[in-house]
Amino acid sequence: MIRARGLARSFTARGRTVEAVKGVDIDVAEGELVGFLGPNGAGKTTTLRMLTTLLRPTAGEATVGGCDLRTDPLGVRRRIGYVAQGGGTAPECKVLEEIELQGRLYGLSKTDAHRRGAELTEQLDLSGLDQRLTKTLSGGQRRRLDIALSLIHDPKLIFFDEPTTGLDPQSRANLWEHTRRLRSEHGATLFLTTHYLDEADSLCDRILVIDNGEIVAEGTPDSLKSRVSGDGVTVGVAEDSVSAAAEVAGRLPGAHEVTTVDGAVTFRVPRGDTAMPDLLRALDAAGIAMTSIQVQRPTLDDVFLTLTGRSLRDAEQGPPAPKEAVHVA
Ligand SMILES: Nc1ncnc2c1ncn2[C@@H]1O[C@H](COP(=O)(O)OP(=O)(O)OP(=O)(O)O)[C@@H](O)[C@H]1O
Repeated sequence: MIRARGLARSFTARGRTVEAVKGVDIDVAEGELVGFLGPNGAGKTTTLRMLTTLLRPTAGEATVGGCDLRTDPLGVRRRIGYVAQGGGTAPECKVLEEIELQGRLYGLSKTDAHRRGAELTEQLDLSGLDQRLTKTLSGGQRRRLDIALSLIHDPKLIFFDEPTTGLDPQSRANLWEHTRRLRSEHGATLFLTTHYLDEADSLCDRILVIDNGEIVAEGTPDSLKSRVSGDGVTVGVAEDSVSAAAEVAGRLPGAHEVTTVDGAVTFRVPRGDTAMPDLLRALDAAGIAMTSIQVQRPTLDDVFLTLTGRSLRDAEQGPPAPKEAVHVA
């Protein structure tokens, strides 16, 4: 469904060039639900805008839905749905009107646009809201309307840019369910960007991790997590026993990455559960009283940390680089 090779895009603003995307290769097969995960400013939206023909690549090539991005952008547009980050609904328009208008823009007759509007409002749980002004919808409802608009021409490949940003946990879970259904009930292929680790983990079959305009890892959530060497263990002890506890932990078979933080020792071992009895015995023998213990399976954040030396959460804290619109294709 998607095949991109060396896709790159740079922006030049006031004599300064930003290489937003530095030559990425992307393959997405029919029926896959693929996540594009990375911190703010990593290059996710720029990649998505190139794949959806909204931005001309500075280098590289791609076919999307079987059509060449450069030579047949119209073919690409006919075959894809795109749910942009900010959405695109007119505030003073009614829900059903908005969907029907979209249908007319895609060349449907008035009757077909009406029929399709009714289908989509039902599919996306918007039926009772079809006469409401879009500005009165909640964040989750507006997101579902954005999805309805992107589905008007029944595309088999759908791009989502940060589908659940700004939504409360319940609306996020609801949107994940709708996203899954697009695949299970309509056979759609989905490509979504996200900076939420849990979203990528629970929703996607496969994840591409992007950082600084480059894909740094790719695989199923489980295969990515298996790259992190072992489980994380955090042992709480009294302040004055921290360094002694760190020595004890460091002597466990396979223990590595031993660090100390206020009143706790953290380290990794190949299997947290089997290391526990040894650790408890060794602490006891050294006369160290333990106040708490936690074992954590690797998370996607650990994967990002292993790959880039930064936590995705920390990477999120920094302000994104300013966006200055220049030389947009
Ligand atoms: N029109 C533009 N002009 C100049 N720089 C831009 C432009 N669009 C994006 N950039 C820069 O390109 C880089 C990648 O931005 P992009 O929006 O693709 O990141 P992102 O991963 O989607 O981030 P976010 O999660 O915040 O949307 C950033 O440094 C950004 O400031």
